[in-house]
Amino acid sequence: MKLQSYDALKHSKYRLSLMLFLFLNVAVSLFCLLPVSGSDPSIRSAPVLLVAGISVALLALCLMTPKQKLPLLNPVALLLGALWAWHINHRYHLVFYFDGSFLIISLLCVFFISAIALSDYLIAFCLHITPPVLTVLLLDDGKHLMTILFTITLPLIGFSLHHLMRRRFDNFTRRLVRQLYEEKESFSDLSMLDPLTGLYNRRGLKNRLDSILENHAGSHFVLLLDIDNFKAYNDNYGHAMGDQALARVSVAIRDAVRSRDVVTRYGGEEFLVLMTNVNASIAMKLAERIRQYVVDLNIPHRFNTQVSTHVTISAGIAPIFDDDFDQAVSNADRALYVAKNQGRNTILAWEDLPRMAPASSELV
Ligand SMILES: Nc1nc2c(ncn2[C@@H]2O[C@H](COP(=O)(O)OP(=O)(O)OP(=O)(O)O)[C@@H](O)[C@H]2O)c(=O)[nH]1
Repeated sequence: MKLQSYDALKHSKYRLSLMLFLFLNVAVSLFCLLPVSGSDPSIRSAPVLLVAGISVALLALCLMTPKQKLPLLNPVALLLGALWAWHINHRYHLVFYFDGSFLIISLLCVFFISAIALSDYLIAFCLHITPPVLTVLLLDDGKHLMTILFTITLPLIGFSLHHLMRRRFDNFTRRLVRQLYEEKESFSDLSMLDPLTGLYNRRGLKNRLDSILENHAGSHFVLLLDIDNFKAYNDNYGHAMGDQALARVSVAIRDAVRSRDVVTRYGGEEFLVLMTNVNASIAMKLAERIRQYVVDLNIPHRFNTQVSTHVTISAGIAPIFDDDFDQAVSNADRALYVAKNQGRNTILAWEDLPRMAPASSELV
């Protein structure tokens, strides 16, 4: 799950809470509008009609325009709370009640709505219940103070604790989602890099290649490089020294090319450089610079017979035609094959090959 989808989830929860809150206000207000046996219909109070009307209108708005910005829960809660307070005050003065039961029942109705719909939104919860609570306390004039306080305090404490726990849980989930997402990103990055050299591996190259061929019209070149007589180096100096030589050659290649060129460890001791937006002569100059940088490393290699006393590389270079990368690699491989045959420590361009160059790409 991404952070955005977690936020979308929270938004949809907010939307559902708002709609449930409006629905409960409609239901309770309709209940209050029901004619009680023997009561005068004129006591149907205007605020209840307003609660029903506003709630139905907002509910319809939410249902009909799901993509629109939602009305804010807090102002809506305060408005409807104030209307409920008005209703309680209005009705209290119209009907004579012997005890405080009307006030308590009215409070419970308001708490019922808030408790069910606003349990995760403490501020909206408080804004909704505050006007009715203050009205009831004023109307009661202290006669049932303890009962009213008990009715108010218990749910308030409960909801405050629930809200605190919920917030902690939400923050924890958010942190967890972010952490998982970051780890996924870094694993994905790591899976594209070769651990020994830090260069791109084939997967990383494929990833870069797709975006390069998509976004950069222009001429691109493939340069395929191979360390000369590396088997002899390994056999005589040991595999660990071989690894060190590979890492140093990688750095030399990286240093020799431009930052926009993609350097890849293509195989064991084989490297591929994807040169972007470059012409043939600059591509050749960059390849020559790589060859020279590797020679300048001065890594002793007494078994690089007939070539040098140091580690050297050979390379083949070929342009990419019609975005056909595989064909360019195959052409560069043929040029590399010929370069090896011509004595190694050499760079050859595919275009300079005799047209009848051997098709086999097996290195000598
Ligand atoms: N140390 C080390 N050696 C490797 C690694 N990957 C491949 N090699 C070695 O690279 C050598 C490649 O040898 P060959 O393919 O015979 O080619 P070569 O000896 O370089 O000869 P030419 O390419 O013809 O110049 C093998 O001995 C592999 O074991 C690696 O990660 N570390």
